[in-house]
Amino acid sequence: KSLAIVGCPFSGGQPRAGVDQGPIHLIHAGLPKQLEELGWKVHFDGHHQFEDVSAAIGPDSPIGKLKNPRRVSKVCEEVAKVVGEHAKNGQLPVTLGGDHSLAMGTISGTFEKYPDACVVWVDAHADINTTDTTDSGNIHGMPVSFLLGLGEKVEEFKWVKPVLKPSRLVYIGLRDVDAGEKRILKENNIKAFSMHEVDKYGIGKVVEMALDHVNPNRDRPIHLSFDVDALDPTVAPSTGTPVRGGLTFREGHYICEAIYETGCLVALDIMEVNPSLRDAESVRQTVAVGCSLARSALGETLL
Ligand SMILES: N[C@](CCCC[B-](O)(O)O)(CCN1CCC(O)CC1)C(=O)O
Ligand SMILES: [Mn+2]
Ligand SMILES: [Mn+2]
Ligand SMILES: [Mn+2]
Repeated sequence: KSLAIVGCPFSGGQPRAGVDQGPIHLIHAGLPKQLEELGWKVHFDGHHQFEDVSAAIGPDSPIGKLKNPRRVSKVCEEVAKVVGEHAKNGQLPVTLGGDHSLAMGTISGTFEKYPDACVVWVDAHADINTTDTTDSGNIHGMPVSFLLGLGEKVEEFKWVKPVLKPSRLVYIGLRDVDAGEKRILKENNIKAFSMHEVDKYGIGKVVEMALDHVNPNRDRPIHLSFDVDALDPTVAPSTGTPVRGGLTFREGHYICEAIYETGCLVALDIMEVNPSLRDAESVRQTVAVGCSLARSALGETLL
């Protein structure tokens, strides 16, 4: 079994400097070796991992409210190619962010090889704002709407195909959803297990219900997109949009372990680690959690 680490040093989907340094911190914490020790053949071609593919873009004035639109689009299109290529080569893409706008690219890439895949989106946020509903214009709050083909088309993003269907998407960990996003979730009948459901049913039942919804026979490829801000800020402090009342360390890891156990995982994103936020100990802790979530999703067990 082989995997490819795709480092994406990108911060254009949101305003806080530093999240582009997420990949290098996860790598320097030893993630590639840790994954090899789990028995994976690790493909990690440093060359295109850390050059900032968006550097070549000229001035990038807003389009409507959207910030850095050309940069985000270009980088995500590149990521889609790289992830799609690795998936086609039989290498499970492990994308390290970088902000969550990158998931526009990773999920597009996954669906090139696995058109019948489903997406488990672990996040405090729904990331489903459209050009109309976004209040911040930060595109890391929007990737899901593009992947579903919702809202007005934006010329710069015409490469994004509506590969994702509402019935193939499920959320775990939501607790900061904008009014417009709540409307979109309802209108599209999108299944979401917020922190309220996690409290009510426990994480074991929530993951079972989430998978029953998108993958009832456990025979569909799963793309797990994990935003570390799904975890409580005491667990993953160094992230751009922390929200109190999040998943415990164990709840986060349980999701990853349970998804690995299905044998259906085909792609993983570990997003929004920002090593320039908070003190050194918080950074170390957040990076360590990012690495351990990845290990759990890729076969590390407690016994
Ligand atoms: N929904 C937000 C946050 C997106 C977070 C993206 B991530 O990838 O980290 O999940 C928040 C919008 N708005 C910010 C100000 C608040 O007062 C109200 C919510 C947005 O900017 O669209
Ligand atoms: Mn490569
Ligand atoms: Mn997110
Ligand atoms: Mn988030």
